[in-house]
Amino acid sequence: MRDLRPYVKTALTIAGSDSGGGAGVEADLKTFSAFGVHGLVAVTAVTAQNTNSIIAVHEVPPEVVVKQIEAVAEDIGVDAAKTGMLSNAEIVRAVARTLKRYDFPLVVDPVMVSKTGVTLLTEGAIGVLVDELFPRATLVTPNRFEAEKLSGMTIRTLEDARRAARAIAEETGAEGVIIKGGHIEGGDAVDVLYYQGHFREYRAPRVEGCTHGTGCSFSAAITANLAKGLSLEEAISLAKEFITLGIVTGHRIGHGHCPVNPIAWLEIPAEKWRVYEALKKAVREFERMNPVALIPEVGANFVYALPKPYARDKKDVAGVKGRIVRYGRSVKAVGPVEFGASDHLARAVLRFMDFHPEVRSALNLRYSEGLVEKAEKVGLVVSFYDRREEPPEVKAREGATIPWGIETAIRRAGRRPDLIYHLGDWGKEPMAIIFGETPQDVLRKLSLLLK
Ligand SMILES: Cc1ncc(COP(=O)(O)OP(=O)(O)O)c(N)n1
Ligand SMILES: Cc1nc(C(=O)O)sc1CCOP(=O)(O)O
Repeated sequence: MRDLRPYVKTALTIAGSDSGGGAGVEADLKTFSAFGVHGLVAVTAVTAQNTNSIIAVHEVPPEVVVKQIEAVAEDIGVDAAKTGMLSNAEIVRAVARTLKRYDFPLVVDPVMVSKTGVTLLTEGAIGVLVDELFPRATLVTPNRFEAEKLSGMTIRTLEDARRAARAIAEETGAEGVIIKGGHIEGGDAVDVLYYQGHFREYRAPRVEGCTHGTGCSFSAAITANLAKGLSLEEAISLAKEFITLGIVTGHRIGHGHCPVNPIAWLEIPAEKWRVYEALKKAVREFERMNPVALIPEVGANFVYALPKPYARDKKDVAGVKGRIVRYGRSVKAVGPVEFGASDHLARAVLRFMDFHPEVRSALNLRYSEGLVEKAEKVGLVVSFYDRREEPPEVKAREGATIPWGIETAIRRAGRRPDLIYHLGDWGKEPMAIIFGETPQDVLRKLSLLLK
């Protein structure tokens, strides 16, 4: 018989399906994958849902929910499980009865109402959840409103959250209770954990972004890390970091509450590696091309940004540390390729991406009339900006000139430019920048200029 268990951990979600892919089992499975855990599913209800509303709910018969749990537990095995939308008292009762037969860690997300205001657990089922499932729970993860309902207390401050977390744990027999701070006022979003008689706080900056499915993804991240054998406190720490990133990088889709992005956790490091490797290769190729006459006095840089929505500031753009310079008769990168190594070109490419997100790479060259003429002759789209036209309020803002210039040049061209130049200013060298989708695309345009 195959024995994969030592190599891959498994996590089970017992929850509803969200056709919009933002919450429920869809969010849970993405989260499990993001942490390298194999996801298992017992669907409790099918919802016709989007970012605006829940249009219809079809509940799965309790015995079919139980069969799903048994099917995976008995063949594949479960290292940790979570519950989400349980919909009605019969499903809660059946799930609680079944889970008592297994001893894996269990995270209970007491989902009651969706962000769009639709009931996801009947009023009558709340008592059953508390009496029959909470005593089996390693952790219960209510938000402020769910915790108010469960404890009968009003929660406004962290002190209120501490009192409520302790009361819920002591009255229900749950081993741990974490009250999420998303809806509790304050500069930071602070989650309050009560576990085995102790309190702990988890703090992260309150960020703007996409929040549909945050409760589901947060509890799934804790579950995945419990499946991997982390302690509860380590699992929550990672889940907090993960969910903050997921909110900031959420995809702005739909017209209502946009969904959190669980895959950012996996995708950002993967994209960073791709960007780093591609740029390193292109910088070596640029050195081999050796265009000594095109290196500006201040040096050249060659940059490549992460894709949107991950490219937000200069630390998301790779460049050459110390730039690329003329060294005798050759062109040499001074330092290695690093994220955050460019300032000017990073700002240029980030602004360019606001208009053309697919254009993620740039290289600056010494400006000359000849270079611009050649670019036009070989069919590149050329545009420019004039630093003397820069509005005083832009000039007064540190770092605003280049983004303003790039925007001005793109608007002037009326289409996607391949090369943007400016003629300099007092103490500022004239410059030409080639833009492309990838560093190879930039080198292709450069080779047209070198022909
Ligand atoms: C099927 C399903 N399960 C859970 C929810 C709740 O999602 P949401 O309303 O975004 O709230 P949090 O997951 O962030 O607590 C749902 N809408 N659908
Ligand atoms: C100094 C400078 N000015 C440029 C301009 O376009 O005006 S490009 C450039 C060189 C690259 O700088 P970095 O290493 O900060 O990206």
